[in-house]
Amino acid sequence: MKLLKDILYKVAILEVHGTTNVEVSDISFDSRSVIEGGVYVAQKGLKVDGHDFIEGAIAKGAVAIICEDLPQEMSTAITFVKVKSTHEALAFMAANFYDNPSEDIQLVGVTGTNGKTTTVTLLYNLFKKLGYKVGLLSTVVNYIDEKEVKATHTTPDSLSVNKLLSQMVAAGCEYCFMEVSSHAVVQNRVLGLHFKGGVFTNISHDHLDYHKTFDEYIAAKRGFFTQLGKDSFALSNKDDKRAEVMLQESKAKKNYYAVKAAADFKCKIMESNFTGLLLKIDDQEVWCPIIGKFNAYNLTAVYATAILLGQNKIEVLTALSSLRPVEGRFEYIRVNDISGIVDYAHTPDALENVLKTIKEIRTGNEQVITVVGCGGDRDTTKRPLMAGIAAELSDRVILTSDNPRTEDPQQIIEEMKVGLDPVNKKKANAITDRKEAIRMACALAKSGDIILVAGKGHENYQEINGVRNHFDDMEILQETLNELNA
Ligand SMILES: CC(=O)N[C@H]1[C@@H](OP(=O)(O)OP(=O)(O)OC[C@H]2O[C@@H](n3ccc(=O)[nH]c3=O)[C@H](O)[C@@H]2O)O[C@H](CO)[C@@H](O)[C@@H]1O[C@H](C)C(=O)N[C@@H](C)C(=O)N[C@H](CCC(=O)O)C(=O)O
Ligand SMILES: Nc1ncnc2c1ncn2[C@@H]1O[C@H](COP(=O)(O)OP(=O)(O)OP(=O)(O)O)[C@@H](O)[C@H]1O
Ligand SMILES: N[C@H](CCC[C@H](N)C(=O)O)C(=O)O
Ligand SMILES: [Mg+2]
Repeated sequence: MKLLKDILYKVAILEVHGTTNVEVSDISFDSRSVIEGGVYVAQKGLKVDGHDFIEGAIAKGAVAIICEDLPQEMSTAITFVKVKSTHEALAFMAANFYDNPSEDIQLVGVTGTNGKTTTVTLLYNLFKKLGYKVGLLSTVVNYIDEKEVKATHTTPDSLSVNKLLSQMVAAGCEYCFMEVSSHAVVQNRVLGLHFKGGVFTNISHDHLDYHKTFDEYIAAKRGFFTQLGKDSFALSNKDDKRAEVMLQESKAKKNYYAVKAAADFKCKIMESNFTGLLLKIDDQEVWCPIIGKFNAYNLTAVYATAILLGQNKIEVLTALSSLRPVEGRFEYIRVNDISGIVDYAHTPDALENVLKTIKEIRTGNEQVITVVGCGGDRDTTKRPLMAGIAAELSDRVILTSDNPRTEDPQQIIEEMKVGLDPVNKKKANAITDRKEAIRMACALAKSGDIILVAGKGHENYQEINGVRNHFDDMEILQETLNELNA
């Protein structure tokens, strides 16, 4: 048990009503999960205002309420603390409650529009191969050493992050690699954490539903590097236009990696094909069974991070050559001379990279057939862009549903179609049912052709109106190609 006054350390307090000398059993920012003796932190959200649930939290046994607006009537039996920001307060309280676990583990955060999951997962696997106990926080899954914990967000809320980090410390993990999303920076999910390093992959069009402008999105990502201290390193992709802007306000030691520009960590792509990449990193050739030129960036970022964390160059390069691809990222199968690729490309930039990669590494003039959709309740401006890119860089494109969530899938497809010029329109079909769309792509494919199913990668569900039904792109692709081959 901890005292409220101790977990409020570093919180910008405006007013206190009652005593902070009270023991607290738990912290919660959801009134529904408050337990007897717990503290409820009321947050103003995008959908509802947590202040409206203070009564409910008290009824469940809260002994203290942390809020931005004090209620009209305050029971004298419990403590009310008015703070400047409850999102900020939660982050500091969580760190204090779990004994600042980020101080006891080498924590590295990776941010950027694309490549975060790939980079942190490769780092997790690499450090395990180097003999360490490691933690992972990613879009796909969280790991406390070998123990799997379901991931609900790319970056969990500050309470969950600190809890997971404390479990990693208790399990003896020496390193943790985590994704830092732009939402997480804005919502203070990583505030107060001690990062040993921060990595920037790239920035392009995404999440403009949330951040409104591209400048605001850049500022959100930059905020992560501004948070890093003098004892940390920052590693940025020199080939990205925003490489330096990202680190502008950072006190961390700055390092750059690149494939094109001159940089501290330099990679040259010697060969790229459907079995992997032959790279020259720091003048050493290394073969990696991971497909796609964009992965040369991820692999170089992984290498540089390992070196900046003090690892041995040759040991790192050796381990790098035995890393497996990440689930749902350029996953490749071949059935009866037809190639199938499942990739999580759900942004215009990622889709363009994947399609360009496919065109670069195909051996002849095989047709590329792309199946793609866009998620509902997400950035609508990427819809026409993604359809345009898919059609421009494919021979045939089938527009379909992704996760429609609460939107009408047909309407999403209509918004995608706006991005097709008259030539591209001729290459496009629309089939709302994603399974049927994949089946049609398979039926159209002739020997040698390449089918790309983009947007859902590792996801094993399709979300329609709040219900997640089992859905697996690779399962359907494999099944259909096998059927046609039988
Ligand atoms: C847009 C967004 O980021 N929303 C996040 C935000 O929700 P919100 O502000 O809308 O919260 P709200 O529903 O209005 O509720 C306000 C407050 O009232 C509380 N409440 C609510 C109801 C109740 O009965 N009692 C109660 O106490 C809630 O717990 C909350 O504290 O705060 C919640 C709690 O931390 C998050 O779960 C939620 O993520 C939603 C589910 C989400 O979909 N987020 C996505 C967009 C996201 O975060 N994505 C990023 C990046 C993805 C990537 O590119 O990889 C990620 O990191 O995953
Ligand atoms: N370094 C990169 N540059 C450009 N595109 C990339 C890069 N790495 C991966 N991609 C593409 O982006 C897709 C998503 O990759 P990944 O899951 O690693 O990114 P992410 O940043 O974690 O995405 P999310 O924000 O959804 O969590 C991949 O399937 C691939 O198409
Ligand atoms: N982390 C991203 C993933 C998008 C994946 C795509 N399949 C979709 O559902 O839109 C998001 O939540 O915006
Ligand atoms: Mg991710």
